[in-house]
Amino acid sequence: MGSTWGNRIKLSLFGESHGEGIGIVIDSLPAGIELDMNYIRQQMARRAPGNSSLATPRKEDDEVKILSGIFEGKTTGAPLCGVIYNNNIRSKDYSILKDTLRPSHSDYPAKVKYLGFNDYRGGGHFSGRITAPLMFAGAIAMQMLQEKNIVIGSRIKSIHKTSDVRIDYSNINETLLKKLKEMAFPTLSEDISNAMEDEIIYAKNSGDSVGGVVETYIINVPAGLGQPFFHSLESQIAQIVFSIPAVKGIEFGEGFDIAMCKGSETNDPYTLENGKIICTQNSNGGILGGISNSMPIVFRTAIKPTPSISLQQDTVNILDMKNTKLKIEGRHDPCIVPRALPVIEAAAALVLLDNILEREGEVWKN
Ligand SMILES: Cc1cc2nc3c(=O)[nH]c(=O)nc-3n(C[C@H](O)[C@H](O)[C@H](O)COP(=O)(O)O)c2cc1C
Ligand SMILES: C=C(O[C@@H]1CC(C(=O)O)=C[C@@H](OP(=O)(O)O)[C@H]1O)C(=O)O
Repeated sequence: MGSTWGNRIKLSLFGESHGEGIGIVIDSLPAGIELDMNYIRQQMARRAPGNSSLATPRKEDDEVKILSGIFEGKTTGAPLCGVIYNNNIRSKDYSILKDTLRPSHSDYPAKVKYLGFNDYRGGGHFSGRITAPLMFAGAIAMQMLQEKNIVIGSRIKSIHKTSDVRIDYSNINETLLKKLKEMAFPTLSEDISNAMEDEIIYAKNSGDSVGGVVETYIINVPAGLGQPFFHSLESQIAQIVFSIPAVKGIEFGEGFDIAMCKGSETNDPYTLENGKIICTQNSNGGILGGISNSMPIVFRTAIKPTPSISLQQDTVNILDMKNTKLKIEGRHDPCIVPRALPVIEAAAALVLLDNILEREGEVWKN
């Protein structure tokens, strides 16, 4: 399993959900960065398990122990290694899953690919838990991007069949993004937020799960990040976002709906505003030709319903090679969306940081 990512900075994720711990090695982070641990903890708490009645009851503090790469409070430029110990493991929930395949989880393909040697407990290295160290790296990236005034925020666009109100993609501002970031369940409409939470609670009480869509906005991105052909900004963002477990789709700007429009409706007109070229609408979501055009980057991520549900499901016992029924017990998220939202922001921050470092070189200028 290769869990490395990046071009300028390089990340290497390690660990399993029910092993000793999980963590990350970050290579080529510029020297001299003072990590704001309060900010990083705050960001990681947005994702941490066990923090709400809408989430898995497995409570972990997700405190990162930094083993290397920091001296006298600042990055040294050497690989930065952060470890998060697993403190609340209940592996007995998984004894039935050793040979009985969970529909929609990684169990079957992982068993085939790794010849049954993979750690299946808690999903092992496939677990959503592995997004905790990604969140750590992303929080560092977000802290650095803030110095360049780049702000990332998201809202829950929909949960199951309940959708939030529409927003003008050309008019997203810092105040809105900061407000969304402070909300535990960020939506534009408070009434709709309550209805979405009800959807999750209803699914949970029925032994079921629901999915949804996260909409992410990035503002103050300079024009010129990303490059054709295979390193388009869209493909870079899509690649890392698709690496987050349970992600099933991503679309930029008007996304799939753009295919139903006419060019006259979706060509984003240019105009001059205080000597700066801007678009008066943003159907393309801030990226043209694979390169940022300084308009807000807008993308939506579809998250599937949590695979592990307690309703009875049809499956196969791979040891006996017999059809069987499965009722999963354990501590699962009835909906992954609220916990995946900050991870998507973290992933996008890493892409932007990587591109800025590529353009500006190794020395961090703010
Ligand atoms: C933050 C987060 C939490 C998750 N929580 C659960 C969970 O409690 N139970 C579960 O079955 N899957 C959960 N998942 C999803 C599985 O890890 C994922 O569906 C599985 O690894 C298979 O990968 P795939 O859905 O991308 O194909 C979670 C994912 C994330 C990102
Ligand atoms: C622990 C986390 O989420 C876990 C992600 C997960 C999965 O299958 O992805 C399954 C559950 O694991 P367990 O059965 O060990 O409680 C979640 O609790 C986390 O995100 O930090």
